Amino acid sequence: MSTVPTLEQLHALGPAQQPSYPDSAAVAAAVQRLRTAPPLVFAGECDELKEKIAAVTRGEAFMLQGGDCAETFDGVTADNVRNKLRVLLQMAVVLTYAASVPVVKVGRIAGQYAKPRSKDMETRVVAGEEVTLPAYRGDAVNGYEFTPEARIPDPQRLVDVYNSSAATLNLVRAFVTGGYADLRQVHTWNTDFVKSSAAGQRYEAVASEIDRALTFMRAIGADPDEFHRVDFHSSHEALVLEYEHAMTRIDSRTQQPYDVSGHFVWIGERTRQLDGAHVELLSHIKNPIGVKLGPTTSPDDALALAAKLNPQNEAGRLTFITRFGAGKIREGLPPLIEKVTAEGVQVAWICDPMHGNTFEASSGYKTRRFDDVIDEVQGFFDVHRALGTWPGGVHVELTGDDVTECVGGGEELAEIDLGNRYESVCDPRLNRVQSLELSFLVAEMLRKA
Ligand SMILES: O=C[C@H](O)[C@H](O)COP(=O)(O)O
Ligand SMILES: C=C(OP(=O)(O)O)C(=O)O
Ligand SMILES: [Mn+2]
Repeated sequence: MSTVPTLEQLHALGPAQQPSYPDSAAVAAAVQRLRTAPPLVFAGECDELKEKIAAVTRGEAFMLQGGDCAETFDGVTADNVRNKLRVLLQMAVVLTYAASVPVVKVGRIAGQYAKPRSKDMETRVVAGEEVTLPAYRGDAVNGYEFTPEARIPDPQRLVDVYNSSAATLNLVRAFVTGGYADLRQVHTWNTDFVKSSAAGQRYEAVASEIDRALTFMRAIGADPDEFHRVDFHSSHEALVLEYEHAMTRIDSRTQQPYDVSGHFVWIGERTRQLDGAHVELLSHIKNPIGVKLGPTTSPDDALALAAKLNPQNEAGRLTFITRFGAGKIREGLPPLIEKVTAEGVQVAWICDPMHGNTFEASSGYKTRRFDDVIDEVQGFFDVHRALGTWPGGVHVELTGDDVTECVGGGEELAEIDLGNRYESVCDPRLNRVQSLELSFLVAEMLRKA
């Protein structure tokens, strides 16, 4: 059995990006509460996802991972969760149908509440005065409101993360098994403002073709279970050690540790130090895991991470989520893939075309250009095609609503529009139309791959 280090041992490694809690007794109480809370996901479900990601690793499936940059407690409403699920289902249908490839569906959902930040402090001008406060680190840590009280890290929030994740996952499970994700609903997912967009109309055509195919299948007596429900999985960045450690449990079937806070957890670009606490903790759990790899990653870094995180070289265990930026991927990615492939390392390669393409608009909003996002995905496909390897998936920040956070796309959102409906508390997300557009463009790339 793999022995999970204690929280104290992890903290001794000097983990990056952790909250500085003022009250250690309150931290201990929250951790104790979490340790006795029921699992959010089952180890067996994590194993099933690992099998699916193994198919991605072998080039037989494509992974679609998406959701908010940062979920919020206020965002745990039926409408919000349904809208995110709906756009992911629409995207998955487009990808599956247009490219005839199985799509592994993973939400950045039901646990994505903690944020690493590039600066510890945030300065704003309030009533003509510059005010500096601790940065917002996600609802898991402190409040978004720009007041000294709200920005104090509160460990009770970790229990709130658990409860919010449980409520979200409960609804997601009901939606995906209870009829909402039935393929006969393909038309009903295409509602309101999206339906009238160019991407929505294109989607409508795909949906009609699927309808005809389903009618045909039923006519010949085929109506398999797969038409009526989908497999959908939760994921988040494993960032706050107190939370992830408290949610790590020994599976009664296998006597192995699993982090039961989500099916898939990943290590962020800022916490992937080889001898760091996050790599250490995740090296002990048996879930399928990911690591974000930015442009400073050397091929040897990638190999060392794979050796530590997947010593058995098991397909499906490890996903590298690259986030180079549109301008860097074509040069930066090939050396990584070449070395990892030459060493026979089993890994699924996924493209995060968001985090290397963030910039600040003149209005001060963080944003991304839709064209940069597409260009990075195109670069990812081009590199894999040139090397004969499989572009395994995309990892995107998106929402099911009509927000104005990323510029460009078919609706030609301009920087001046950003203030109309900018709702993200961290990074800019693709809105529903932009997400659907992305899925059509990726489906085309996938068809060619
Ligand atoms: O998703 C996360 C952000 O990219 C990360 O929190 C950094 O954002 P920041 O540069 O605004 O801190
Ligand atoms: C912080 C994130 O990404 P990265 O670690 O790649 O910067 C994120 O996925 O929201
Ligand atoms: Mn983000």
